[in-house]
Amino acid sequence: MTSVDMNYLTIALPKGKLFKPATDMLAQLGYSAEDLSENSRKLVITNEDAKLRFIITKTSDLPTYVEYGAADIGVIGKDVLVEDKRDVYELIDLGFGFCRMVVAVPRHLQREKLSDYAHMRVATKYPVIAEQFFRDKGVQVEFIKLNGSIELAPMVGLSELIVDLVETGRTLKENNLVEIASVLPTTARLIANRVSFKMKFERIHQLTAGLKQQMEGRVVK
Ligand SMILES: Nc1ncnc2c1ncn2[C@@H]1O[C@H](COP(=O)(O)OP(=O)(O)OP(=O)(O)O)[C@@H](O)[C@H]1O
Ligand SMILES: O=P(O)(O)OC[C@H]1O[C@H](OP(=O)(O)OP(=O)(O)O)[C@H](O)[C@@H]1O
Repeated sequence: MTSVDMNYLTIALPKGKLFKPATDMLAQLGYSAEDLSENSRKLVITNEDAKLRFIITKTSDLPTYVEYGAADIGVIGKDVLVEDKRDVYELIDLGFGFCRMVVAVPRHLQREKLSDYAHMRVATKYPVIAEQFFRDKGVQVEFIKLNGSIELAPMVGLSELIVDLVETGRTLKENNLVEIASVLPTTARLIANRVSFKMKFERIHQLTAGLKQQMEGRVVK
């Protein structure tokens, strides 16, 4: 376990879709730093005056940094938290990054009920969540782990089904896929390292209180 540095509050932010809304929300409360932008290639950004440090991680790795205490807190999608099952505290739902995890299939393969898909292949970036879903439904399928562009798999015969995130529905539509079941709704969450949460309670509490008030429409500086 990495030791907790009491001098700084270290915030982990994921590259990608959650970066901008997360930094915007934090900046409104004064949690920002020079060079903290989507265009920067810096991975550790420090604000000495505010005793703040930001670290920029790959999305799927973020809970690992928080679990080991390399970051005190972090912003990450619920989907990643459920998939990765890291030992961290989930503090608040930040109310952005909303999308849904669904099961989808090419229109021409659509069947009446989920059990009609037994023994077919499911491509997904989320094998843990997908397995749990099909196990709960009592439908035996085979899983193929992919890392992106999941919608491609059924179009080229790699799998019949996919489990993936949907936001606007545009990717499903443009690839002739239809949603057949809903797996999990997801939004961005604030998470904390268990030791940091106790040792830096005041700082973390101040931030979470500010974020909650911001979400209620009352910005506190
Ligand atoms: N349209 C969307 N598609 C996927 N994820 C979304 C979408 N909208 C919001 N999210 C949320 O944003 C998170 C990050 O998504 P993003 O696509 O940036 O990362 P990623 O593709 O998992 O990362 P990487 O590109 O490093 O593999 C997701 O885990 C999810 O919680
Ligand atoms: O419903 P929509 O608004 O079309 O968004 C959903 C798409 O966005 C995500 O992909 P992303 O852009 O993150 O690329 P990836 O598949 O390579 O992860 C997700 O995996 C879907 O493919």
